[in-house]
Amino acid sequence: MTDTLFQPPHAQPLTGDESFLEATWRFIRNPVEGFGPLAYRQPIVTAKTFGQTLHVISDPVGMTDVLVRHADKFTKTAIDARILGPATKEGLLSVHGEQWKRQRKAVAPIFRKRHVESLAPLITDALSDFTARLDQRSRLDLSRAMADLTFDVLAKALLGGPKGLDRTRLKRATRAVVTGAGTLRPDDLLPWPRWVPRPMTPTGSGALRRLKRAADDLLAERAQNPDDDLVGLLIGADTLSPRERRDNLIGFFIAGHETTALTLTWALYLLGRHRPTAERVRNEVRQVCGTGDVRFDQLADLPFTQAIIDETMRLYPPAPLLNREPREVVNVLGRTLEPGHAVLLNNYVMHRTERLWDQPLLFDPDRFLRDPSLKAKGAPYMPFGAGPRICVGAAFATMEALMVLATLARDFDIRVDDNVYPRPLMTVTLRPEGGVPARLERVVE
Ligand code: HEM
Repeated sequence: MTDTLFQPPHAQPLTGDESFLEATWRFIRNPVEGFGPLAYRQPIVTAKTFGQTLHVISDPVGMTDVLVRHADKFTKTAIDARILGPATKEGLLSVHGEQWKRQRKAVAPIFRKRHVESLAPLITDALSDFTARLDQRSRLDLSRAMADLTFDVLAKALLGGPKGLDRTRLKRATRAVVTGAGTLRPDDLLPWPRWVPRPMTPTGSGALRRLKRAADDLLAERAQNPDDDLVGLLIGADTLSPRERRDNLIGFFIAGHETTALTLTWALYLLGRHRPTAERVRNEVRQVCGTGDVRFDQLADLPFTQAIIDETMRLYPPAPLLNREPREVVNVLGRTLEPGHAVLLNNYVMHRTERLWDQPLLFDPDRFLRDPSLKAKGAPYMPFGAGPRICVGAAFATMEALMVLATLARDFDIRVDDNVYPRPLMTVTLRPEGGVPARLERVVE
C-alpha cells in the first residue's frame, strides 16, 4: 500500500543554516515555513526574538499542559487580539475570564449535539443548490467555491430563513473582512506593545463597517421576528450586551466558514490527485447512502470518508498555530514560562513530525482506521484545539465537512491536474497559495 501513497505539498522547513534575519523573514512571510529541524525534533524550543522570549510547543503533553491542565493560567495573546480585534473584540473568540465563561454558556445550546443534528437538512439544501450550479459550470477554484458553499451553509444553518437577511451583502462584507482582517501581516508577529492598533486596509475597514451594519440590521430585524436559530438565541441571551451579541454573530461568520471551507478544499484536492482514494470514498458512500441525499444518521457508517477529513486536517490544520501568553509562572515540559513570554502551539509541526507519526508527509487516511487512538485525548492531533476553549463549532464543522465531501465524491469526478501543487501558506488559516483549479464533472453511469 505504501508505494501507492502520495506526498502532497509540505511547507518547506528551515534547514537550520539560515541567518537569524533570514529565518525571521521566512517566518514572517509564511509562519509554517519558519520552523527548523529543532522544532520537528524537540517537544519545545525556546528562542529570543527582538528581545521577547518565545516558546514553540509541538508536542501533545505540552499542548495539553497549556490548553487543558493549566488553561486558567494562560490567555490568548495580543497577536490574536490584533488580528481579530477589530471584528470580534467583544465576542467569544477574543474575550477572557468571566466574560468568556458567560458567553460560552450563552451560545452553548446552539452547538449541542441534538441541535446540530437538526441542522443537517439545511446543509443538504445548500449542497443541492451548489451542485445544481456545478452542472452548469464544472471548472472552478476549489478554495473560492468551498468558501461560497460553507458561507451559504452557515447562513442557512445559523441564521435560519432568509427573512430580513441580505445574504449577498453579508457574504461580500464577511469575505472582505476575512481576507483583510483575517490575514496575517508581517507586523502582526512583531512584538509591538499590546495597545498598538492593527491598521486595516481601506478595503478592510470599509468592509468591517458594512459587516457591523449588516449584523446590527439583522439583530434588529430579528428582535421583531424571533426564531430559534443562532440570531434568536443571541437576542434571547439576556446575559449578553448588544455589542457582545453583534461581535459574536460576526465571530461565528468569520470562524465558522473559512476553516471548514479550507478543510474541504484540501480534502477535494487530495482526492483529485489520488484517484484510487477517490474511488474508495465513492464506493463507501454508494454502499451506505445509495444515490439519495447523505443523511446525518448515515455519517457514522462512513469511516473511510471520515478518515479523509481527519487526515486532511492532520496535514493541513486550518488553524496551524495557536497563541497563548502565561498570566503567571508555569512549568511546561521542564521550561519556565513567564508573563510576557509568547507561547506558540504548533499544530502544523506536531501533525507532521517523525517523532510522533509514521511517514508523516504521506497522505495516508488509513492511519486513522489502523489506529483509532490517534484521535483520543492527549494524542498528537488537535485540529480543533483542546480544553475549555476547544472549538465550539467542532461538531457542526465535522458534520458539514462529511456531508459535503461524501456527496461531492460520490456524484462528481474531481479532476486536478498533476502540476497543481499549491504551497500551504499561513494567513491566520492555512490556505493553498494561488487557490486550487479543478474540474468537477458529474459521474454518469
Ligand atoms: C474545520 C473547521 C474548524 C476548525 C479546524 C476550527 C478550529 C478551531 C480551533 C483550533 C479553535 C481554538 C482556538 C484556540 O484555542 O486558540 C477554535 C475556536 C473557536 N471556533 Fe472553530 N474551527 C472550525 C469550525 C468552526 C465553526 C463551524 C464555528 C462556528 C460556527 C467555529 C467557532 C469557533 C469559536 C467561536 C471559537 C472560540 C471558542 C472559545 O474560545 O471558547 N469554529 N476553532
